[in-house]
Amino acid sequence: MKSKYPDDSLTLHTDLYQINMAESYWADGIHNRKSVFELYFRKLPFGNGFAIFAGLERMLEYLRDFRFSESDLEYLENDLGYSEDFIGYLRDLRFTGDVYSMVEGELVFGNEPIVRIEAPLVEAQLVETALLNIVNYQTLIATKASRIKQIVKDDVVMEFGTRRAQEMDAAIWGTRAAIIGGLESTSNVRAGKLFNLPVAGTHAHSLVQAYKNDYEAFHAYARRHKDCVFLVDTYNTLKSGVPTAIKVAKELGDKINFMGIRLDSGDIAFLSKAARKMLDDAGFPNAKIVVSNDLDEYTILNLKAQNAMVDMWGIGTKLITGYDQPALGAVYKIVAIEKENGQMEDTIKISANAEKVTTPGQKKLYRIIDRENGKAEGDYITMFDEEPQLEERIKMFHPVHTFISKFVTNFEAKNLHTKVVENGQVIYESPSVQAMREYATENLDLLWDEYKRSLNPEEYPVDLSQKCWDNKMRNIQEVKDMVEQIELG
Ligand SMILES: Nc1ncnc2c1ncn2[C@@H]1O[C@H](COP(=O)(O)OP(=O)(O)OP(=O)(O)O)[C@@H](O)[C@H]1O
Ligand SMILES: O=P(O)(O)OC[C@H]1O[C@H](OP(=O)(O)OP(=O)(O)O)[C@H](O)[C@@H]1O
Ligand SMILES: O=C(O)c1cccnc1
Repeated sequence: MKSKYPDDSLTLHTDLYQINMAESYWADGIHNRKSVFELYFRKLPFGNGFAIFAGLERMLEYLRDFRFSESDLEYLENDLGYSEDFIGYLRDLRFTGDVYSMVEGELVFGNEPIVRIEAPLVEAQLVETALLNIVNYQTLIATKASRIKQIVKDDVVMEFGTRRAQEMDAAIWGTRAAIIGGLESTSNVRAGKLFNLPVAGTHAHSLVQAYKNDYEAFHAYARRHKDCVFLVDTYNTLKSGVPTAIKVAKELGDKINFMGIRLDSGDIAFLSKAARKMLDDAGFPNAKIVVSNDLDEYTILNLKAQNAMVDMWGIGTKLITGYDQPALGAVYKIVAIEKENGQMEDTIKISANAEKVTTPGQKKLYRIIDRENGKAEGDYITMFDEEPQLEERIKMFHPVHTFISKFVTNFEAKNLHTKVVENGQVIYESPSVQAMREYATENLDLLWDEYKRSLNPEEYPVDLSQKCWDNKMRNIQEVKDMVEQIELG
């Protein structure tokens, strides 16, 4: 049954517990305490050595439009039973905080803050779920796309996944992320319209089936379309599809731009080599071979090892669904909160697993780049008042295995956070998706090949400054002392 309420805002795109916590903060009068939250993931997806951040533009739209609609409020009051007072409070609630974020296309690694939110507690709390939802999916898909692009190198990759995506939103935002990650085009026309993405495509088996044979179908397509890529595997690739594509291309000559053929089944290595020879022998050395069929970086690598003669790859299911790792696992943690006296105080979450202990305090994030070779030495998390770019030499050490350390000199410290929202106003204008894609591609030059290989890459250093580490240790000790006091009664 259709809801009695219109779907007119994204503000309830949150978990119930956020609203329950918001109510407690409000009832206790601590809702406007300034708080600092960080959004980050711990483990890189797909066993990759880096991730590509995507999701900022949608996050900004969401924060800009953050407000409970009248129908949201009616639902909360009438169906979920929140009090009239609290509903009255929510009615005027807007996002008024500051946001610092990486830009889309930035290289990102585990345990470093991608986004920092500084906002009244209630606001920072209520936006958690949506921000995670956006960043987790888009960053995952941008990373998968980049991983695929690392394998295909200069071959063209088209995103074909809409039909297999987890619903419409995922297709739209996923394909945008895939372009940021390095793909050349998408078959999704709405995404093309919304984000000004290059759209591309061939035709389906249904065209050939509808016309009953390859010849009629290819001619029918060519009558209305100058650029032609014929799908050749409907009946028999080498006996019918490829020879017919060649025949039609010869018959039509300059009337069409015979761009090539698409293979969508069978042994791609064998068929692509055979088709390449047929096309070359027929005088079409520039005709491209496009392939699709459940491809991912592993199959592509294997096909390349078999010297498959492929120029363009169409990738659907395994990219858009994040097939081999369907979730990124980014989290959103509070790292500081204003005390009653107005001073900021660190907060920490302890875990038996050292890697899961949060790093408290208001912090900054730098990429340390060697001025001599232009390569990234690692990322460096500092306390808010540190300026590593003014230092001559910094010590970088592993945040858990601290004996792994190095001194770095002659470096550039690039601040990875841009202020994108100030007092609730979006002050950042997103560049075009194409520009984000170029930025992501350029960024990869910062990395040594060891971090970019698809199998067992080296771990890129994400280190804490000494001050940040000391602060974390002090916070851990304070919690230990507190627990000890409780134990002692
Ligand atoms: N030479 C090859 N080496 C490794 N994998 C290949 C090779 N050729 C094709 N593949 C991959 O093997 C899988 C074969 O899929 P499948 O078993 O569905 O066969 P198919 O030929 O596609 O049949 P269908 O007509 O049902 O699509 C696909 O993921 C495809 O990308
Ligand atoms: O294999 P993917 O990576 O997911 O790429 C998308 C797939 O979608 C189409 O197949 P589908 O069977 O849906 O349609 P068709 O009848 O045109 O082959 C296309 O031919 C690809 O095989
Ligand atoms: O254009 C294509 O060839 C295409 C588009 C979507 C899915 N599969 C193929």
